Amino acid sequence: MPSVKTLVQSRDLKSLPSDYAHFSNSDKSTVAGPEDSLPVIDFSLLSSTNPDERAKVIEDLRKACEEWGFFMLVNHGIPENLINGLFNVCNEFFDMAEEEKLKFETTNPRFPVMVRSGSTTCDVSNQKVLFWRDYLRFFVHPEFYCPDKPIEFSDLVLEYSQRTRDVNRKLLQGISQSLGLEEDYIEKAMDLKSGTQIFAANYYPPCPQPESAIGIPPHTDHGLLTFLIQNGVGGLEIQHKGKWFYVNALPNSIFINTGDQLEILSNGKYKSVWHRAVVNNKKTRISLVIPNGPSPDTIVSPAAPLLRETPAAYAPMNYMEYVNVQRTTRLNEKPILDRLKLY
Ligand SMILES: O=C(O)CCC(=O)C(=O)O
Ligand SMILES: [Fe+2]
Repeated sequence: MPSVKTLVQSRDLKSLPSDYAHFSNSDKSTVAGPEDSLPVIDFSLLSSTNPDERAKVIEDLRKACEEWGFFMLVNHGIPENLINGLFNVCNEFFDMAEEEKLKFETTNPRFPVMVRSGSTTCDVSNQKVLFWRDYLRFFVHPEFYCPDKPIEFSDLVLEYSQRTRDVNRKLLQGISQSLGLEEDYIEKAMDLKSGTQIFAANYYPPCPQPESAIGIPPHTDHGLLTFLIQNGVGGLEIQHKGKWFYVNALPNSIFINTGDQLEILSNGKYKSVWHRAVVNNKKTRISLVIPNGPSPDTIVSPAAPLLRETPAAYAPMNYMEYVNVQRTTRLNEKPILDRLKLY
């Protein structure tokens, strides 16, 4: 199947090919107003030696996870030139000849490096619908993979993955404390030393009828925390209190959202957030996404110390099994997370 990029370049597209016309994408989004301002977390405060500052940022994390499942991280210390380098190299990757990229094309999710375009799914009436995006995805931890071209790719991704893993560990320490758990509870219970980390690049070319297409339909992420940066072009929307919010990035911020394993571990206190990617008719959007999860073999269950007064709300499940079931679940089927709910 040609990539969406090729489709856009090869024809003077005036209207959306019917395969890409999505089911009711009509529920419009809102831009968050002052009464619903998006949570911002200052990462540097997590290293503060001032106990009041630390207590405040932990309380901010609790509120962000409990009320939104989403926040913008500022002062995270990841250099801007590393981030710019990553966007450049990803652009170069998507600019490579179709045959080069096709070397990585596979539908096997266990394949360590995978390129796909217009991923297929099913809508409620069982029609195939394609997403308006090309993507590249590979595992970077516990084992590191990366396409061998462009040549700078692997150094940049290696550095970014190490740095985001450090930030992820520190955030999860704060989140542990915000749940009333020991600071290192989550990293131990989720075996973060061998934690799963994926690098994904989503490439959304300009779309002739953006309101009828979808970049990625509504979903929750399977892991603990997902990190997302974008090339200055918006498109991420998150669900909050039943409404869709289009999120505008603060300069040099990273979007962080909570995933299903954090919902299970927190026994439902921190729900994984529903989100989607919309497309536009002007500019190519690239989002670089790092989902961080437990180690592949971890059996994830609600944290024991949280079950003193409340019964477990989720059945335990092996993380990789969870990922595989989620990947093969159709849009019109009950999500795997719901199937694990005990009441
Ligand atoms: O590109 C985006 O804004 C959303 C990407 C996303 O949700 C994902 O890759 O899981
Ligand atoms: Fe996602």
